[in-house]
Amino acid sequence: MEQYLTGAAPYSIANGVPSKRAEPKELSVAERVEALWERVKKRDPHQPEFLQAVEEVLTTMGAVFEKRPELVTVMERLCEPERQLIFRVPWLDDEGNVHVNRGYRVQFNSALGPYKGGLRFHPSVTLSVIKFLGFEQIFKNSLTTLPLGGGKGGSDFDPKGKSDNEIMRFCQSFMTELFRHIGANTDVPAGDIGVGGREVGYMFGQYKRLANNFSGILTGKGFNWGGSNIRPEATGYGVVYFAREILQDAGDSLEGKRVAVSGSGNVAQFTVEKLLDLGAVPVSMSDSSGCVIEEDGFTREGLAAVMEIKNVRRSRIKAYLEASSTAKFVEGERPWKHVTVDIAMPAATQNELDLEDAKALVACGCKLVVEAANMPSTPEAIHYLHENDVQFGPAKAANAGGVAVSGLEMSQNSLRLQWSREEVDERLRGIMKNIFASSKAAMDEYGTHLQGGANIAGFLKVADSMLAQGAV
Ligand SMILES: NC(=O)C1=CN([C@@H]2O[C@H](COP(=O)(O)OP(=O)(O)OC[C@H]3O[C@@H](n4cnc5c(N)ncnc54)[C@H](OP(=O)(O)O)[C@@H]3O)[C@@H](O)[C@H]2O)C=CC1
Ligand SMILES: O=C(O)CCC(=O)C(=O)O
Repeated sequence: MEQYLTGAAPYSIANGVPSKRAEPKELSVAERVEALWERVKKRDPHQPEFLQAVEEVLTTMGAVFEKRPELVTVMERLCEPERQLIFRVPWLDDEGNVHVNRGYRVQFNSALGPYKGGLRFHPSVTLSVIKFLGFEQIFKNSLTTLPLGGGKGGSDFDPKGKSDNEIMRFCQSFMTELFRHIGANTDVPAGDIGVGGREVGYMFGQYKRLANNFSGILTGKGFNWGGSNIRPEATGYGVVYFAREILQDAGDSLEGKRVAVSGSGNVAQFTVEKLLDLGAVPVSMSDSSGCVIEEDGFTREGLAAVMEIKNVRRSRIKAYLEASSTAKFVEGERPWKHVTVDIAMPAATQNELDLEDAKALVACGCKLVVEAANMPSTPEAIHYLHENDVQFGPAKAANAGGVAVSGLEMSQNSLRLQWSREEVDERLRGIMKNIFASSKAAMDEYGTHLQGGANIAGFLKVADSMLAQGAV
């Protein structure tokens, strides 16, 4: 065990004089994990989102560390990104004024493949947010079974209210720095909040111009220039496929289930679309200004109206009231306290479902929460849901369909081929089924819940690969 003891080196320097230390006592596995956690906190005390993500994983790993204590030090390595890039992004607005934003790319872990993960453009972006997303991406990408490392990036740039030309100039400036750090076999970014097909296009164009190289350095590309069928739909579709696996395993189905969805961006839109395909009744959508409730469920026409408002007009969700005589808008609120549902699917952002929301969902009879966004539920909410026998589908597993189809886009780019919608969709369904199966197998083996099972299944593959590759 001595090689796994953590703590200070065998010699300390007091007043410049080396002195032999007392033999360190052998620590239990639990004490070593606690010490690891203390060091992670001490290293980055001002990164609350990142620490929340690490703590969530650590609290589910006890049985793994007891069985394989050598993995504690691997976990400590895994908590430290391989590389963190922070850079200046200057850009010109339409009036000729210069603005400066901060750009990030955290290349977290490359044990399984090139760094892979989206770019987020939102004013709330900090290094802590990018690190939490990058950390979660490692486990998620591992669960897909595709050869993908974990990374994430973005900027505190706010796309709201900006013209197309301003967005283009910002994206070009962002890529002017990022291009030297990415590559089809190095790091392959994609979209996330505030980054969709338009932004990926502007960044891809700038990369190509700078590098004189047409290759798969981004995913989420347009179909005509190397994109994959189903990538825009993949995260939302995958969430619903994952929910279906959970329900089928319990002898149930989505048919007729009332579902609360939050958000109205890419993930929310295609979550609602697939819910409609499978006979469920999506009753809410939202944005940062409030939520819309459709008591009898959104229709396909209603969803088309939301897509037009958010993707074409780039307006606020309240505008949906113009398209529906039955909808109710609740200003400044998330949907959870305003619905009676069987299932909740948070699809907007982190920590959007807290303890009070969880209580409201339990009180209304909700039996399943499937996380479509990244880390949307607070730890207190998750605990309460578990305590009250609500099934819980964790984000790392449930929303992995997006990055999975990104992985398939990379495969198609390598092959210089494009698969049909049906072929990609079938592979996506297979991957989601497999993620549920491997998470459930780990859950059963280690006596935990699905959240723990997903963390464990994702971690073991990365950890064994890191061990095999040495202390790098
Ligand atoms: N795109 C993808 O493939 C994947 C995305 N995810 C995760 O899914 C979630 C949604 O991403 P995506 O749909 O792509 O992003 P979009 O930018 O397309 O949509 C984001 C939605 O969330 C809302 N939102 C964002 N921030 C907040 C906030 N602070 N409070 C309330 N609402 C907010 C937005 O409202 P508003 O318009 O008012 O800003 C918008 O409705 C994120 O957590 C993302 O990390 C996970 C896996 C893959
Ligand atoms: O498709 C990708 O590479 C990234 C998707 C993503 O950002 C995520 O899974 O959170």
